[in-house]
Amino acid sequence: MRVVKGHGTRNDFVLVPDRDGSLEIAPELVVALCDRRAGVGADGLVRVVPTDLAPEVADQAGEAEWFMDYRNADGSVAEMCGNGVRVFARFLAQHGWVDPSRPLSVATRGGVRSVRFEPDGRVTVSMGSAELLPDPVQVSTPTGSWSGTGLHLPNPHAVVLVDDPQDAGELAQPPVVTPAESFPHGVNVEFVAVRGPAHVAMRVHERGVGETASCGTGVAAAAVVAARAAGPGAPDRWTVDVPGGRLSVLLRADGEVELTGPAVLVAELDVDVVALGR
Ligand SMILES: N[C@@H](CCC[C@H](N)C(=O)O)C(=O)O
Repeated sequence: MRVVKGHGTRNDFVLVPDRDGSLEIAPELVVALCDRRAGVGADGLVRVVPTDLAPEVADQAGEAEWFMDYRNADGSVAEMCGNGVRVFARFLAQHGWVDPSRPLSVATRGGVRSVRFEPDGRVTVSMGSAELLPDPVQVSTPTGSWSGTGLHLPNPHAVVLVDDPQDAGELAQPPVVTPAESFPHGVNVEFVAVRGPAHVAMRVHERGVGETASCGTGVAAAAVVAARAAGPGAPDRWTVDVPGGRLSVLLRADGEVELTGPAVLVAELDVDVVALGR
């Protein structure tokens, strides 16, 4: 199997090109490919497939020609991936499958997203609007417990404002988020500290993965919550530092959230699928 390795602020992905829509990717194969010792190693897998060959999104793809079929490292599917979709776009452009001088529509399980290539080499994706839960959620780790904000963007997120992201302690295990009914399909959890006006730092525990160096939908959720906490007149452009680098978020007046950052391809390799995981 020919695959490509890429990352966005070190949130890393195995991309599987599937131009003729012929690949069946079972959860076990995702787990084996994402394994960091016996596989290629990644936080998630992205299958690159034309929408007309993808029954999952065929009826909702609109004008999008390509489907970003995203899976977490544990084999579960997710609505969207803010870093993954930017790396996906980089793959399409670098392989000449799309024209980078034009905006690109990408189908995801969470809806169609618009991507554009910035003159400085970064990639921007329009993430949709945040849907906030009406009530606060409680987030606990072995080092503490905090009241947080629950939201969908469109993936589920619980965002906690802390003095320092290190306050969350070890994030190998998922933080406990209550009430559990708030997120029946699991949740990504962000620990966010204000670093200055329109500037925050964040750590994240990703649903289906563990602690990662970055999470695009989580970064966008962090900016939304930080801006709400800043109150009326809060800036619309936010800088979000993650362990893997720096991303920019624009909170548009119409509610749309835009995420901008690097998207890099680092390798193209042939995987011996039979040997995987041995
Ligand atoms: N890393 C992603 C989010 C991937 C999905 C997430 N783990 C979930 O299950 O919702 C991003 O960059 O947004």
